[in-house]
Amino acid sequence: MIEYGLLGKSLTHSFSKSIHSQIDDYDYTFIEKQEQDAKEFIKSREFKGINVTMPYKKTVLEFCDELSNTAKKIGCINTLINKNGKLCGYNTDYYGIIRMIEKSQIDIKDKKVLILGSGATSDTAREAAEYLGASKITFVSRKGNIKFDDYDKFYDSEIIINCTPVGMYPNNLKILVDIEKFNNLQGVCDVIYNPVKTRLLIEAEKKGIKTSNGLIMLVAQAVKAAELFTGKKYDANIEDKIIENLKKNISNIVIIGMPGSGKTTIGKEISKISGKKSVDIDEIIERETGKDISQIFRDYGEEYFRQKEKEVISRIGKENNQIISTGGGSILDYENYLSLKQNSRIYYIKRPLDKLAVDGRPLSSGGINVLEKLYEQRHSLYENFADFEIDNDNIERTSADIWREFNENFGA
Ligand SMILES: Nc1ncnc2c1ncn2[C@@H]1O[C@H](COP(=O)(O)OP(=O)(O)OP(=O)(O)O)[C@@H](O)[C@H]1O
Ligand SMILES: O=C(O)C1=C[C@@H](O)[C@@H](O)[C@H](O)C1
Ligand SMILES: [Mg+2]
Repeated sequence: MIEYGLLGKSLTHSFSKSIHSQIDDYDYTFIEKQEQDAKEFIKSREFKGINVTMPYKKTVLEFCDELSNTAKKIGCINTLINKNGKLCGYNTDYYGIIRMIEKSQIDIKDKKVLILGSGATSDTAREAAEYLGASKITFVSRKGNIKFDDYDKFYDSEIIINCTPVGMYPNNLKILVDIEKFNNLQGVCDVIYNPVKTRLLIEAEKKGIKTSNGLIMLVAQAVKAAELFTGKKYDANIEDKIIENLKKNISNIVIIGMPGSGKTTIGKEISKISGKKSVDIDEIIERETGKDISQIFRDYGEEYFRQKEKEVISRIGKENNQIISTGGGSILDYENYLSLKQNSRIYYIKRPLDKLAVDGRPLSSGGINVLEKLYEQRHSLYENFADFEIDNDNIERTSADIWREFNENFGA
């Protein structure tokens, strides 16, 4: 008999095991099953309580002996409790979505809300938006009445809630709408939690719009589910603690800066103090091409190098819990910004031009004048990319300061 767990078709992406282990001391198992086996498992009642995720949140309804009012109204469940053989269904995602909106201080009252998608989570978001007093709720989706192609009729929307998996790992950086077109936008929520920030959120944030990702929702629905599992009431700040822990663990530290300013050296040093894995974009390019950076520039030219750099940054930026040292020119491409920003806090390290290392660096050779020109072209790009700027006057001290700053801000 399983104590507690999560039932779904594919669970490799889920953080639920880690979250539940931080809430209380019970066994929480991943139960990955195809549809027929999932139904058999529920009929067997061989569990005390489970969460249910995609694509079974509606499938499970027919096996419930009782539904909470919210679950009944929304028409899907994510928590199933076995009360002496009787299966009772609840929807704690509803509570999670409300927490996500409230914690990000997005005010939905009397606002026009656009919900992307028409699955179980969209139904839950609709109920939450109604509860919070939205004046108008519109769904756009692939299958519903209003298709994505027609979303231009809703450019006056004030709040967007993405309930589709578009932009979720491994299809990072995909986006359904053009944020620029919405002139009255005040808040954007995305139920996706991997990456930490989807392109939708990065672009909204850049415009100064309030945003929230799906981590808050995920943790809040888990705490509510745990209360149903154990009958206990958990401390109000448990959500914040778990969110902080998760964010610190999954977030990367990205280091940008002029060629030869110490990015690789500092990346390796922070890796030592943090336990996060160190990766260096230039080293990966060298390994994969079998040539060093100056050979690549000489044999194939800068354009080839930039293309390869973009490809490596796109691949590495999707992953978690790393220290990523970049090459000095990574900031020349906006797509690199999106790839790096989605899971990371970005640090711009600065070092006086006359102290920059130049050996083996094709764009830095030619003396101080060349470096000055390069700096003129790039320094505002470094500043635009960066979440934090720091002088590198001492490798150990700079590394320790970056690690401290990262922890104070909980990562990405
Ligand atoms: N604060 C510092 N004091 C003294 N030497 C330093 C300092 N920071 C970096 N260095 C030295 O500068 C050299 C260049 O460092 P590193 O290779 O880490 O730079 P980088 O920014 O990764 O360069 P690139 O842009 O080519 O990738 C190394 O020899 C490193 O030891
Ligand atoms: O990805 C996950 O781990 C989950 C996602 C949501 O469906 C939740 O409703 C579920 O409880 C857990
Ligand atoms: Mg380097």
